[in-house]
Amino acid sequence: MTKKAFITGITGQDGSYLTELLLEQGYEVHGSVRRTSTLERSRLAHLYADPRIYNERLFLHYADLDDPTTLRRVLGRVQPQELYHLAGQSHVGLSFEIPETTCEFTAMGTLRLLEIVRDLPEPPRFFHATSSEIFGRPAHSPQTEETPIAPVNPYGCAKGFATQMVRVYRESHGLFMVNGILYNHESPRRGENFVTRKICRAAAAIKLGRQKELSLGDTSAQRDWGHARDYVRGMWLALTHETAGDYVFATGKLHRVQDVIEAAFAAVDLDWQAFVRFDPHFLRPAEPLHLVGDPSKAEAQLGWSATTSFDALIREMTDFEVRSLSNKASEGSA
Ligand SMILES: C[C@H]1O[C@H](OP(=O)(O)OP(=O)(O)OC[C@H]2O[C@@H](n3cnc4c(=O)[nH]c(N)nc43)[C@H](O)[C@@H]2O)[C@@H](O)[C@@H](O)C1=O
Repeated sequence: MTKKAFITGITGQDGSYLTELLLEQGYEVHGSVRRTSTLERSRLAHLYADPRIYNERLFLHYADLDDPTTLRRVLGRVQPQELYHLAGQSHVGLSFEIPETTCEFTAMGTLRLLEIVRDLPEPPRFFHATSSEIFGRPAHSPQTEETPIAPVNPYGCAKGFATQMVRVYRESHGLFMVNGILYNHESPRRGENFVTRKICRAAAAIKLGRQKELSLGDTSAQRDWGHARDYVRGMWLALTHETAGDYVFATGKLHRVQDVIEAAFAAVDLDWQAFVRFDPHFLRPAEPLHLVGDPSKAEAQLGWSATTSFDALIREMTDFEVRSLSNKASEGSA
């Protein structure tokens, strides 16, 4: 029998890579999408275009985390064996501006979904995409699945609540529930207001004469950056493992925002110093410290590892931007 998976946040970076992986593995894939005035589904466009896939093995449903009635109905109808919960307000800086929206979707939205799963006649296995941001100012580095939750921003608080709730539902209701504690993971499909994509895109645009300079906040900030494709493989490995638990998915290596700048500008043969400006608008009221993960448990139990180096990641992202901006220019002149 064909396995069915359901993905919240299917139109995002991780949702699109996960959809590809699950289709390759023979799944029927369902996802929830929000109604918006403009269709933001570009990351799935290549799958839409294939008549053997769209509405044959890939199905989209209008439903959202603030509408549990619809979610309940859709999940009851689809009856997936696996549910990957990736949706939520995921921008940390923005979470200081819209803390209520962030908690409504990221914290309460997750709880609503857990309640629906608990009531389903055959509850699916549940994967929650949580975040290194739950650790904020961590007691130790690198962090593990046992590191105490200590967030420093509204997004981290919302994720911390949802992470702990997933543990409660696993332990108290005996449901198969996994927290994937995901460190920063990037790709050419990353949203444009996250720092890696912003920098790689700017380096390419400056090279092509489309942009004059790049304004950034704290370039000394450090993160553990990996490739999104590796992290969605971890999600699937965790949910198909014989037992449920929490897993850190990380590279174990820290880099500075400054390292991203230098790698991206080097990839287009430009001297970054001529173009990068500081703008206090992009500073955050608080920065987490030393968020670097120890993926030993995922490596030992799931056979998972991060396969893409930092330099290869930034090179792939910058090359992609050069190609796509050049294609747009030639389309415009055709
Ligand atoms: C694991 C975690 O990963 C992501 O959250 P994030 O780490 O906040 O990602 P980011 O790319 O927005 O910032 C990285 C760093 O870069 C600094 N930075 C400097 N200048 C700019 C700047 O101009 N823009 C941005 N966005 N950041 C800047 C900024 O202050 C921060 O220190 C999300 O996926 C989140 O959902 C998640 O779970």
